Amino acid sequence: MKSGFVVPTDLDPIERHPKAVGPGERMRMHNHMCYGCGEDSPNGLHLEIYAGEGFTIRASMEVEPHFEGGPGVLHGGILTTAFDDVMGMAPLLVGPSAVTVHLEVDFLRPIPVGSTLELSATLLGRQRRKLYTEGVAHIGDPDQPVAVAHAIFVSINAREHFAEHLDKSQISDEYKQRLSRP
Ligand SMILES: CCCCCCCC/C=C\CCCCCCCC(=O)SCCNC(=O)CCNC(=O)[C@H](O)C(C)(C)COP(=O)(O)OP(=O)(O)OC[C@H]1O[C@@H](n2cnc3c(N)ncnc32)[C@H](O)[C@@H]1OP(=O)(O)O
Repeated sequence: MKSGFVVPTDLDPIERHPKAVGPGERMRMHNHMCYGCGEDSPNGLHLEIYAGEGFTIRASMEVEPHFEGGPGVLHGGILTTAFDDVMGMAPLLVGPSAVTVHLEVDFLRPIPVGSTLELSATLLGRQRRKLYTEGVAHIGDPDQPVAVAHAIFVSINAREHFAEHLDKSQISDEYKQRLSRP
């Protein structure tokens, strides 16, 4: 597939976390106000994201008219957002919360408004805190991808990482309550 991203050849092997969501089950929402997958995000993409076999994740997305970028086709930034969210779930299969440090997308074909976009992500391996993922999108024929993405996520301690920003969340009270629990 057309991509200049170089996946390191010396990635460490990974193991599914014993408490990871099972294949076919819906991934737990990390934040119900998330623009990508939060069910309460007022203008979000409302992606429903599922664990697949092995180290894979999948989701479908209807390409709504208001996602238009070029005439009649999906905006590239919306596709990138969807990849970020779907690929961002992959690290959870092996355990840690992780945030995006690098994301690149190869746009292979225009994606018409009205199509159903099938997104998948695979966790390829890790190198210290870095988790390497690959994403693929198609609109019917899995052998004809419309876009390919590569991303690096870095594992974090979520409590510490988000601590100073929680009061800006739309649900800051809920987070403050969660943080006050031991
Ligand atoms: C009570 C609270 C509960 C909350 C619960 C919610 C948990 C939810 C968690 C997860 C949800 C999953 C779903 C998410 C979906 C959407 C994902 C997003 O959109 S995330 C938003 C955008 N991303 C950011 O805002 C990151 C901003 N960046 C940072 O904050 C820092 O860079 C951070 C903390 C990630 C790393 O900084 P350092 O100082 O800890 O570590 P250093 O040493 O710089 O990096 C570690 C390794 O990563 C490499 N690295 C860093 N940046 C890189 C880059 N741009 N490209 C390549 N490698 C990079 C470095 O070279 C290093 O690698 P070497 O081990 O030394 O080889």
